[in-house]
Amino acid sequence: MDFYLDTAQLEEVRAAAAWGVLRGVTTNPSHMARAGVRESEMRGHIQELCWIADVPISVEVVALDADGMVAQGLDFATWSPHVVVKLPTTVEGLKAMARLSRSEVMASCQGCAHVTDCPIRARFAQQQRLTRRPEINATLIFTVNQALLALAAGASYVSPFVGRLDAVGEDGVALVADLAQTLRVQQQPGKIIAAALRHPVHVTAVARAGAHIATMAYTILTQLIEHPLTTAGLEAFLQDYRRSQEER
Ligand SMILES: O=C[C@H](O)COP(=O)(O)O
Repeated sequence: MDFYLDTAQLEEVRAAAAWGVLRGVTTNPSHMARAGVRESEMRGHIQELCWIADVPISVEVVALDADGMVAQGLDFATWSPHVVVKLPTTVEGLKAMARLSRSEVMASCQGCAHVTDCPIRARFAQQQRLTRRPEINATLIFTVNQALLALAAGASYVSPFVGRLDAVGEDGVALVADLAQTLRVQQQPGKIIAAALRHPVHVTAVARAGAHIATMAYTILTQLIEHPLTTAGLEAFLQDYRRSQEER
């Protein structure tokens, strides 16, 4: 399972990228608002995230109608080859997914401060993939049927919101398991991004359930690596080592 960060905070992405385990970032309008990013600053902010992490970055539209979503998605997709367009799983969202997934865009990286000497852009050019079909992350998924429709419309990723289902008395991990099993039976390509995770137990549970990706807050990622016995064990090893050096 791949680990993604669910944030728009540059420092959190920088810290997680340094661990060597970060495979993607998911943002949404709430994350952008919390990071203090205005609409006019979005492109620069997303390009900075791409530069820091060199991984796929989901960027969510705010339009509610298909025409508006397509226009925003086409714009986002030109910001970097790493941009994945995030669309809500509604009727208008499905229409936009179908249109966007069949369109072609130039990933020009226009306006990026790092456009010269950028490894992402160089790699992309080397692969002679100067035009591409935008990848789509279908968000706000709460049922298997919503996910199947999004995949049929052309989404590459589907994002079930685990913690939000738990919060209303349903079982978010069971949805992930059901969805993973359904995709296996149907031999349906598409990746499950388990989202809205609330704690480390969710992360283990969605991995067992078959999620391809878990996206989480930076605080949850840090919780995954910490254990008091690891800290105490390391301290004991170092004490023994120092003592053995003093005895010589
Ligand atoms: O946009 C996707 C997020 O994973 C939603 O998470 P949230 O419920 O913590 O806002």
